[in-house]
Amino acid sequence: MGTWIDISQPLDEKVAVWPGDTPFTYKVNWSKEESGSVNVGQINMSIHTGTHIDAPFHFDNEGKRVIELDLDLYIGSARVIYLPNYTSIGVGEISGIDLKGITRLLIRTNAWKDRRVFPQTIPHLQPELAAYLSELGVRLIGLDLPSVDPIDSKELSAHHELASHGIHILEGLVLDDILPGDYELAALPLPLVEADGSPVRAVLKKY
Ligand SMILES: Nc1ccccc1C(=O)C[C@H](N)C(=O)O
Ligand SMILES: [Zn+2]
Ligand SMILES: [Zn+2]
Repeated sequence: MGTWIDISQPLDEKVAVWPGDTPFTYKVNWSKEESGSVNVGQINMSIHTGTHIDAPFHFDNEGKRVIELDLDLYIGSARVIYLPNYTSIGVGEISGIDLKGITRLLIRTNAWKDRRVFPQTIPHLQPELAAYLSELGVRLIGLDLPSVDPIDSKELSAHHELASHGIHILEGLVLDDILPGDYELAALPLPLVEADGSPVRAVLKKY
């Protein structure tokens, strides 16, 4: 086994934010000079910034909140596949790849070139991929993109189809240097009781 590779976006003011959503800020809210002992920081951000997971509550009022999600989704073996140059990814694009026994699937598209700028268009997942992947046993799908649906989508068909097939979503990965293959993944959400998603520190280790 190799060493852990960070596949998360750094969180600072330069991180790209969904258009119109809350900018990322960090500040020392109580300085060492003021408190007499410690610097105490404060962050303000949209949950859907950088590398994060979506809880079903993000797109379904009745859906699970972060605290209810199964931790096994976010730790364990994962297969990375490379699918560059597609405008959308469906069964046709993926069916040539052997995914037998895969629980966690990470798709490197390389389509989000400059991560400091929010992309105007991205390759999206075709909703019918959800049934196909769940049949294979996939329970987590991760991408190097800010969404699994088109940026301007209001229906969020891929989000809904994935959720209804028991597949959870990990977005905003950094897979630039990751070769296709099998890895150990850890991308745990924070124990946010009510939240619709969570930032994660996503890491991979080559088997
Ligand atoms: N942050 C937002 C602000 C406004 C509207 C949508 C969003 C999203 O993040 C939705 C997206 N489909 C997502 O992948 O989670
Ligand atoms: Zn999201
Ligand atoms: Zn999403």
